Amino acid sequence: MDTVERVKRLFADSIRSKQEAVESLAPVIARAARTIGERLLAGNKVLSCGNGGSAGDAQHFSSEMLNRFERERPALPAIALTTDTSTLTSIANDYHYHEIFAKQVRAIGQPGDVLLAISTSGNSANILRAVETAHDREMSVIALTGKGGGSLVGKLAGADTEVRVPANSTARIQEVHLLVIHCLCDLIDTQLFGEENGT
Ligand SMILES: O=C(CO)[C@@H](O)[C@H](O)[C@H](O)[C@H](O)COP(=O)(O)O
Ligand SMILES: [Zn+2]
Repeated sequence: MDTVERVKRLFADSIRSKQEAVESLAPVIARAARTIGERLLAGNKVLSCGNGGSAGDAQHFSSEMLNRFERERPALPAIALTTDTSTLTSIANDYHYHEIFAKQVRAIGQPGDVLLAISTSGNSANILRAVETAHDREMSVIALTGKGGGSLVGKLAGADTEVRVPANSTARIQEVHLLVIHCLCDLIDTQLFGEENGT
């Protein structure tokens, strides 16, 4: 297959993964956004974490909350746990890589806060530990997963929401996760600040 055909196939695969996800994910995304919106209105915040591309997704979400998404509105409280290399390297060096997010959740998380945990496999140990710690801190969890949800499924509690992309390719799951994040931002802005003119 030549490179142009290969690109076309990747586009087609990405479009298909979104089409295959929309019906099952739409109500779950709506529930997740409602949870985050309610917690923000109550004065809580969102902590986000993930590895690799999902670390980028965690930061993408927090920057759209802290700064803005598509409209002018007040800044919203969110912290990505993936950005402070001094903290990340010292926790990994002194304790274990598994603890890099959990230790931050324990320090910063307050009852009623939300953890946005992003893992395409649902099997990354540092994400599993972050979820356990969020529960210890009486936080709820929004989990973005794929591939059957992995071990994360067994860690979730009743107040949590799992947005599981029905796909097996890490890249395709990440592409849907980014759309999920933009849906969350749109729904949170609408819940907190109303419909925008013309939307
Ligand atoms: O972006 C990609 C692959 O598209 C990679 O960096 C990927 O995020 C890394 O391999 C992660 O460590 C995968 O972790 P997870 O999604 O299984 O929790
Ligand atoms: Zn990637």
